[in-house]
Formats: sequence, C-alpha cells, structure tokens
Amino acid sequence: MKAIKTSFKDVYLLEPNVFGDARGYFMESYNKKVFIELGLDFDFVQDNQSLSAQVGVIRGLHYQLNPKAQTKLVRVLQGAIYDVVVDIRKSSPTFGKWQGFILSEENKRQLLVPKGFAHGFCTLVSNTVVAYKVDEYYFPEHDRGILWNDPALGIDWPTSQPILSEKDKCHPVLAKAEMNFE
Ligand SMILES: Cc1cn([C@H]2C[C@H](O)[C@@H](COP(=O)(O)OP(=O)(O)O[C@H]3O[C@H](C)C(=O)[C@H](O)[C@H]3O)O2)c(=O)[nH]c1=O
Repeated sequence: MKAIKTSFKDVYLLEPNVFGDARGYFMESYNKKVFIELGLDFDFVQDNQSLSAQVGVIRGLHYQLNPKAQTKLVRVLQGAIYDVVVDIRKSSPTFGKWQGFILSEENKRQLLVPKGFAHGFCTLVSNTVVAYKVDEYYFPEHDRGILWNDPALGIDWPTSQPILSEKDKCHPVLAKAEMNFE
C-alpha cells in the first residue's frame, strides 16, 4: 500500500499492491499493520456500502460533529466517483478549501478522510458501489451537512444538475453550518 500526499496534511490517497494473474487479481484492501506503518492508526468499527444507480448522484457533503466525528476510509468496489473533501477545521490554514479525487474500480485507489473534513462524492458511472470504513458509529443526532454547491466552496463537480436526496438539497452553506472542529 502506497500513501500519496494530498493538498491536506492528514488526507491520504492510498494505492494498494495489486497481484494480477491469468485468473484476475488479488489485493489486500485493508491491513491494520500496514496502516500503522504508514502512520494511519485507526480503529474502524463500522463498514458502510452504498449503491448509486445513476451517473451524477451526489451524496454529501457530510460529517458528524465532535465527539462523534468520523475518520473514513473510502473505496469504490464498482464504477467510479469524484470524491471530495472540504477542510472544516476553523483554525486550519486551509479552512474551507477542498480537493477532489477520482476513485474507481479500475484504479482501486482509496481515500483516507480524517475527522474535521466534510466528505461527499459524485458518481461518474451508473451502478457505482462505494464501500467505506469509519472509526465512529453512526449517530444521526450528530450528522450534519454542507450544501454541495455552496458558491463559497466552488467545488468543480462533474455535474451541475445532480441527483440528490431530499436531505442533501437542504444543507446550509459553510458559513451557516454547525461545526465544532478546532
Ligand atoms: C451514514 C449512515 C446512514 N444510515 C441510514 C440513514 C438513512 O436512513 C439511510 C441513508 O443515509 P444517508 O442518506 O445519510 O446516506 P448517504 O447520503 O449515502 O450518506 C453517506 O454518504 C456520504 C458520502 C458520507 O460521507 C457519509 O458517510 C454518509 O452520510 O441510511 C445508517 O443506518 N448508518 C449510517 O452510517
């Protein structure tokens, strides 16, 4: 597993070692010892999986408030996504900054999203399946969101007319969002 640095100190793009042969391939999608060697020591407690049937589905931008904030390890089992993180740590020099990454069944890349970041993705292919580990359980009462197309963020999503859940249509913009990250 290779860790690729990103614009943010604590956000990592991870590339697994893939062993291909005539049958197909094998890879370790997660190995705690390898992660600890990379300085990524998390105790994941929950695995999530979502299917988005159409191209242009945006899920996000989501986060859980402290003390139930989540670190997420995101990967694509089928299809492809444009995966976006936004720094929402109020004292961070990169507060309000974002970066997008393409994660796909093809590139097998994974994204490590630390606490203090909002996370969302847009599907690039129909029937995209995303799987991700989190190191805190789901607490709906701590679940918050930021509006996907907040002009102050200026995220260059692959679509301007996404398919959204009713919840994701109504999040506040960053300036009005409830956040408690230092
Ligand atoms: C996140 C979550 C949701 N749920 C239930 C709550 C709803 O009844 C249903 C769909 O939830 P939601 O619409 O929030 O799912 P997504 O829009 O895919 O949200 C996720 O997608 C973005 C990209 C994220 O980063 C978050 O991890 C997560 O919020 O699953 C659970 O039971 N457990 C959970 O951990």
